[in-house]
Amino acid sequence: MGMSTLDREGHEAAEILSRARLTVDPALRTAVGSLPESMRRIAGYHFGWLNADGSPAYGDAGKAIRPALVLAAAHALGGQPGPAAPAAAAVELVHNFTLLHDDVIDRDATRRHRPAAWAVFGTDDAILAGDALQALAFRLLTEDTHPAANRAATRLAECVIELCDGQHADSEFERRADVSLNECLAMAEAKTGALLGCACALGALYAGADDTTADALDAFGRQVGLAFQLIDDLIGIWGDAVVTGKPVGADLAARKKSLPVVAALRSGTLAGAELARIYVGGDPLSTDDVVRAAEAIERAGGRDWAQAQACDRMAGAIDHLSAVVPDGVAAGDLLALAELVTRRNR
Ligand SMILES: CC(C)=CCC/C(C)=C/CC/C(C)=C/COP(=O)(O)OP(=O)(O)O
Repeated sequence: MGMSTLDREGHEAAEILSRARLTVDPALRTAVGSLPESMRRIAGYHFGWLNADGSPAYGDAGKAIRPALVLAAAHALGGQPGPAAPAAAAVELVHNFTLLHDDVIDRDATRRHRPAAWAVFGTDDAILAGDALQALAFRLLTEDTHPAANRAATRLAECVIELCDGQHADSEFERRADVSLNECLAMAEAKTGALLGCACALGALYAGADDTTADALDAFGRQVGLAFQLIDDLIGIWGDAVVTGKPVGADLAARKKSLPVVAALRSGTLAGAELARIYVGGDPLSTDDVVRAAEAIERAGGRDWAQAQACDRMAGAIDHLSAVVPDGVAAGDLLALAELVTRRNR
């Protein structure tokens, strides 16, 4: 029996991701390898290259979606992957810096099927390792002789500031009962969309595109990023822990105001009111209450809303892209990655 279209697309996206991993890994390993032993140990553990005792490991370094977007955007605008590799590595370093810090902020003890770095090395050292990764990202760009490197560094810096603002809003929303859906969408765009947008913009710049074209690629990536966060929130509630490498239901247990949750709370339904009652209080939700909360979100329409929003964002993303990228095969990788985002289960 032949492969269905979806299987074929999934296969293609998996290949694009593994190609991106192969392209950025040497730059990542060289950068991390240049760190002093103290930081190298923690960063190496976080990337899955080392065990906690410093011995070699073959762990999960992540899906490489952001570097793949850098390379695919460069390709879509007529560039080659090689010259864009430092930009792809810089974006992946920033992503991993935010993961190290995010796990500390959220006290999430599991990351990529293993104890999070802070749970192994302590919060202070995990924060420092995150800082070191961010510094490596900017060093890669400032040492790069590509004509776009300077503008790329400026865009990445603006992006990091936006990520911080988004993460701040995320934490603030935990303490507020009146978060609107628009506030929540804006938070997700800043926390997650900004870096996917920046990845696409950097790819465009490294292909020699002007700032207007890079802005359009940024807008494309942001919409893909919003879809990515919507799906991330859905996986966090209804995903499979074995596949995601993170405990399912942790966001609900921590009473997080993820997008499906806010959609349900704001739905004006009885199920939404039931969820609001479950969400009152300070302690983590019990396992029973996590199950009840997930059911209430579903009955209130939060699950369907998030899925539909993710599809809408994908359509919006493609509109941004078709405004600047000529038709043809060059945009195929970008589209396959965007598709993957809405179909992923990890
Ligand atoms: C400044 C600061 C701390 C900001 C935090 C921003 C933050 C952590 C946003 C969450 C983004 C997200 C869904 C990451 C998972 O990416 P992924 O599934 O692609 O991860 P992978 O690399 O493991 O595949």
